[in-house]
Amino acid sequence: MSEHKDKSTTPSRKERKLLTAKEEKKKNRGSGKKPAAPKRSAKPAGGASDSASAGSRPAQAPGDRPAASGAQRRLSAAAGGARGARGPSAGGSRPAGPRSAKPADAGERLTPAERYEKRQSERVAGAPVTGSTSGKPYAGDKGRGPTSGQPYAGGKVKAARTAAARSQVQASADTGAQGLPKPARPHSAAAAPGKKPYAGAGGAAARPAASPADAEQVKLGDVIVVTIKRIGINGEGVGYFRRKAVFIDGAITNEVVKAEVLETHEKFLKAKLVEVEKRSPDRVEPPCPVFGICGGCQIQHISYEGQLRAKLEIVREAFSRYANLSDLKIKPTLGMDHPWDYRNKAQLQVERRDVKGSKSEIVAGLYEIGSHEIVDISGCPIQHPQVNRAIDRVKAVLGELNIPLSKGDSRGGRSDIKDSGTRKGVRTIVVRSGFQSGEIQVTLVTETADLPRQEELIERLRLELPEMSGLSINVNPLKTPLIFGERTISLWGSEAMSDSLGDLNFTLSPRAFFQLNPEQTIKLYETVRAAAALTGKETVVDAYCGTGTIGLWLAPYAAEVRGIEIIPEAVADATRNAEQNGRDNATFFEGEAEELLPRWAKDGLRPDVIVADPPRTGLDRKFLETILRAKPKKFVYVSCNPSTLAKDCKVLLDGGYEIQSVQPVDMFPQTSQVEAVTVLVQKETAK
Ligand SMILES: C[S@@+](CC[C@H](N)C(=O)[O-])C[C@H]1O[C@@H](n2cnc3c(N)ncnc32)[C@H](O)[C@@H]1O
Repeated sequence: MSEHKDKSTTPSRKERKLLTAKEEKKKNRGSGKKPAAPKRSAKPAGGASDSASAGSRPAQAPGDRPAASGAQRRLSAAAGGARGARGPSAGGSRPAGPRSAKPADAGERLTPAERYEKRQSERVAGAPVTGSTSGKPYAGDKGRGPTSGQPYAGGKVKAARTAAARSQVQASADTGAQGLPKPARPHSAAAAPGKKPYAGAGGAAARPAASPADAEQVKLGDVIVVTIKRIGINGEGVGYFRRKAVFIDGAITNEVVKAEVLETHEKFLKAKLVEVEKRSPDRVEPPCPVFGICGGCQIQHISYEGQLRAKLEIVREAFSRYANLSDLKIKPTLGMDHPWDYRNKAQLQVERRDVKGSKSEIVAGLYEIGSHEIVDISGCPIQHPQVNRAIDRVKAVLGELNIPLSKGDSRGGRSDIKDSGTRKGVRTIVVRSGFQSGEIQVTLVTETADLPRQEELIERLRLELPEMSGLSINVNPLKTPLIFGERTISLWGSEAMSDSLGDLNFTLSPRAFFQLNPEQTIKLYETVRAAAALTGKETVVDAYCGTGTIGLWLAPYAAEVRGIEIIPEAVADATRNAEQNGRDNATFFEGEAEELLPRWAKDGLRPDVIVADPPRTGLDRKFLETILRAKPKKFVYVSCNPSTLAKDCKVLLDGGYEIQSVQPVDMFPQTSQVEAVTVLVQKETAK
């Protein structure tokens, strides 16, 4: 049962202070924006509801791309190996900027594939290996910053770009190298003009494998044979050479592979896949033409069944490593029937690019791994088609109206491209789609509030994108990895869009978090509900509540729900969402979970159940200590980072809790990310 609900537990005025729509409107009036049009009513699903949604994109570790010759790259890209280890990102948002230092070749006019190849050959030629050469332990498990990722790939990638990627697949098919997938569809020979058939990965595959007696004797460039034991948290194959861990992108559990050593560290080696000697039955051809270039999806080369098994193993490994629980029972990962087209949101960097002999064009995409160059991901196969279409329309309108962008041609294009590269310009296009409502929310992130030609922009976008329910500018003057700045100005339509999950309707401001994969979100929340096993008498805290979605899902089964969220607009949305769904036992508070929960506990609140769904960084120590002091009967931990999950659980296990169940849920198919719902209860003896 829950505790005292005396006045001292009532939130302070400051806590209650929400940035209401009214206040926001007032602020915006000052900035000269038009008042928002009346909110549209939700439309029927319109066929979009069968696809799911979202996933965060992993952050890339700087300079961690494997080295190899062009031929090696072709081979390994086809085998899914041309990617560096990447850490995941937080909250489903991909950082606005590249996470690695600008490479020396960034100014050259090369395609991503060419530039990648160049870097590879430089490394093989003995160029210093970038990235972690400090001998520090493998950083991939450390829960890197935010990321939202969208891999790419559909039909519209620029021909030259896709040709390069396709040629990788073609080259691998030409080699007959054992174990590599045959292309599922024919690749035109013209796609790779002048490319010779694969000739042994620059000699690496043909070279005899090195077999030094000791892992310490392994040198850069050595080719070693490794049996892959598991998939790592960044989607890489993990094996051992003379008992030293080896991380090999593109290798799959139980495969025996030849790999060329790229980095040697005290505790691990990084190596590049050059040949699969024994192939996994889970190996498939990655369908996306920019797989291995854009970096959004890490495990497209693994069958979906294989991905679900790999994700379970990632969770198991984390608990074993960080919580000393090697025989923890983990339920099979809950997957999707159609693990594509699922993301409901895209956040794409945008630039105006010079096209030889013609007008400039607008490119929107993700930063190529290890570079400042944007990879065009139009047609991305994990984005919902409605999102892809909306991005295309927005690009077309920006181009047609010659709206300035904050970035010129990242490949060092013409300086005479009008209006390119200005602070007044658009930096990022954010499109969110309501799978049930059919609405599209468009937000343009700019560095200053004075984006020119706003009236024309509104008019053209309304015409081109009739399903657009609201258009906003978000002003972010800072060069940080975060996409959004703190100020959002509504230019037209609703300040917040609506969508629904099950029978709940939600209002979503541009900056507010909403799960990216709606189909899987319902499974996730149902898992939480079943785990909480509420009887109607409990006080529940929904920490890190976003727009209140989990709390509102649980509210009909609880006596009281209190949500905590740091983003003011999300708290305002959550409050509105409680009202519009008639959940009058749910209240939402603005603040940091690690500040508010201890304060409430100090004031006497004793929640029966605490649910926490933090960003990838996991739970703050103060929050964990408060759980141990407040002693809820149940703690339901929804986590998108198995490493921080296991580390946080260890603190609770040491403090008198035990794990009742762990249910991985695949929110982000084709990526190495995995969500898990872990239920902790007080040990009998600790009660
Ligand atoms: C992974 S999202 C989960 C949101 C929500 N539970 C859902 O399912 O949509 C994490 C949320 O935590 C919020 N957040 C981040 N740091 C926080 C903190 N220190 N205290 C409270 N909320 C925080 C973010 O703004 C985001 O809305």
